[in-house]
Amino acid sequence: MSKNIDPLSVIRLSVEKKVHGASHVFVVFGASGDLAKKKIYPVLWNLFKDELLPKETYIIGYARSKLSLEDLQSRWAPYLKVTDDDKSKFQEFLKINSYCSGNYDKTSDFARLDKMISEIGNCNRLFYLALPPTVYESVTLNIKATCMSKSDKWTRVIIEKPFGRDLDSSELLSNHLSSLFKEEEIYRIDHYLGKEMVQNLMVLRFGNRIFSPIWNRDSIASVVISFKEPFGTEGRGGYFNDFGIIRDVMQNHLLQLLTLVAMEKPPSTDAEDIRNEKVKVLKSIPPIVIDNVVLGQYVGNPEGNGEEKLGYLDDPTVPAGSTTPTFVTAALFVRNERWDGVPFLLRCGKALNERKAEVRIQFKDIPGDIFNEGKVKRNELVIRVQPNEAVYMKMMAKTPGMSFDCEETELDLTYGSRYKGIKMPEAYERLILDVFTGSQINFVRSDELYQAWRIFTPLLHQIEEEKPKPIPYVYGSRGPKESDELCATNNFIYTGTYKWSPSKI
Ligand SMILES: NC(=O)C1=CN([C@@H]2O[C@H](COP(=O)(O)OP(=O)(O)OC[C@H]3O[C@@H](n4cnc5c(N)ncnc54)[C@H](OP(=O)(O)O)[C@@H]3O)[C@@H](O)[C@H]2O)C=CC1
Ligand SMILES: O=C1O[C@H](COP(=O)(O)O)[C@@H](O)[C@H](O)[C@H]1O
Repeated sequence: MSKNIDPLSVIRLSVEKKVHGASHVFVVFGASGDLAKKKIYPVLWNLFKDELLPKETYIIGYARSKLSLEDLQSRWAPYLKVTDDDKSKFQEFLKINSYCSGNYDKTSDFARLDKMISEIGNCNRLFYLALPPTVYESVTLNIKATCMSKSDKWTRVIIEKPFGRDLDSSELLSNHLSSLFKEEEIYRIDHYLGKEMVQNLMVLRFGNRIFSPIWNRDSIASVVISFKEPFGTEGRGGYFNDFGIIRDVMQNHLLQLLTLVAMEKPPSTDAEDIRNEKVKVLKSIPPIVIDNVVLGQYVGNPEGNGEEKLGYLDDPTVPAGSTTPTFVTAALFVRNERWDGVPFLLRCGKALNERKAEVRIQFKDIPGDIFNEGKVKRNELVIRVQPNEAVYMKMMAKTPGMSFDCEETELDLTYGSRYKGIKMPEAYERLILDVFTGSQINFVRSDELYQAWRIFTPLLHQIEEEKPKPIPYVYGSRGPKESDELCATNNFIYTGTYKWSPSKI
C-alpha cells in the first residue's frame, strides 16, 4: 500500500460500504460492570475517535444500577484515554451515549429499552452481553420478546465466554440461543481471534509457498502453544476457582490457536469455509487423557520480584484446600493424515515468570547429519502473539569467518522494528467492528464449541471427581518441572544452547 494512504481511511470506506449507510444502536448490557468499563467502552471510544464506527451509531448502556451518564463516565475515566487534543471529540462521543436502568429479568424494563432504541429510529441493533452467564437466559429471552430490530434491519447478539462449563451445559446454552436466534445473529467472542498474530497465522501458512510442503508429520516433531501470565488470580479467585485455567484459557484461546495451526487450507477466506475447516480438525482430536496432563498450582514466594507474592491458597477469595489448577500442560493429538503422531502441547499458567503467548513449531532432526555430531540443532518457527509481536525461525548457519563451523541463529521478523509506527488495533476493536460489518470469521460457531467441549469434558469431569493434587510451583517460576518432562517425552527438545542477540541497526 502507498505510504500516502492512511490505512484507517481504507477501513473506514470498507465499513461504510458494508453497512450501506444504516444507523446502528449498540447496547451494552452490564454497562456498570468490569468488562464494560475496562474493555467495551474504551474500545467503542477508540473506534469512535478513529472514525471507524459507522456514522450513525448510538450507544445505550443497560444495567440494574441507577446511574446518570456522568456516573457512567466517571467509571470509564481510568480506562478511556482522552488527550487534550481529543476533548471536543470526546464531547461528541458523550452525545451518542445514553443509559437505561433496568432488571435483567423484567420484560417491561426491556420494553422501555426498546422504546429508547425506537426513538432513535429504525436501525440495526447490536446487543453486547457483558454479563455473568447466570443471566444470559433471561436477557436473551427478553431481547427476543421485545427488542428485536424492525422490518429490514438486523439484530446481532454478542456473548462472552464462558459458553457453559462442560459439554452438557454448553449444549443447553447453544440450544437455548438457537431457539431464539439464527446462527448468523450470534457472535461468540474469543478475543484471541482478534489478535494480530493470531490473524497472521492463516496468512503465514497459506500465503507462503515455503511452509506448505513441510507443514506436516514428515517434518514437524512437535508444536508447543503457550500462554503465560506473570500475575496470580489477585481478587478474581472466586470466579477462577470455579472454572480453573483449563476453562479460562486452554479450552478456548489455546485450542483456537491449535486449530489455526492444524486445519487444512479452506477453499476461501469466507467465515463458513474457515469454520468448516476448524470443525474438521477438531473432530480429529480425541478427548485428552489425564496421563498426558500436568496440573500445577502456585504457592507463595517471599521474594517475588522485590515484594512478597502470595500463593493461590492464600487468596482470601479462594476456598481453603482448593485443588483447582492454575497451571496446565496437556498433550493433544490430531488423528489425521497430516498430523498423526505429532504432539500438540498446550501450556498455560498464572503467576509465572513472564507474560507470553506463542506458538512454537519444532521441526525434526535433519537426517544424515554431516556436521560435528550434536552441533546441528532442530529448527523452530516461533510466532510470538504477545508481547512484542514477532515471527522468527531458529536455524543453523555457518559461523562467520575463516572456520567452517556452524551455529544457531535466526531469521527474524520483529514487528516493532519492521513495522515502525504502525498502530496495532486492540483485539476487541477488530472484533466489534467485525460484528458491525457482519463478519463471523473470528467468532466461534456452535459446532466448533461442541467439539471443543467434547475434547475437554472427560478430563474436566475426572479432575473434578478425583481431585488430583496439583503440583506446587513457586509464584514467578516457569511452572512445575513435570511440564518440561511431559514436553520432553512428547518430542519437544530443549537444548538451552540458543542465544539471541538482536541487531543494533
Ligand atoms: N524477534 C524477537 O523478538 C526474537 C526474540 N528472541 C528471544 O530470544 C530468547 C530465546 O529464544 P527462544 O525462542 O525462547 O529460544 P530458547 O531455546 O531459549 O527457548 C525455547 C523454549 O524452551 C523453553 N524453555 C526454557 N527453559 C526450558 C527448560 N529447562 N526445559 C524446557 N524448555 C525450556 C522456553 O521458555 P518457557 O518454557 O519458559 O516458555 C521456550 O519455550 C527469548 O527471550 C526470545 O523472546 C529470539 C528470536 C527473535
Ligand atoms: O480470557 C482471558 O484472557 C486473559 C488474558 O488475555 P490477554 O489478552 O491479556 O492475553 C486472562 O487474564 C483471563 O484470565 C482469561 O479469562
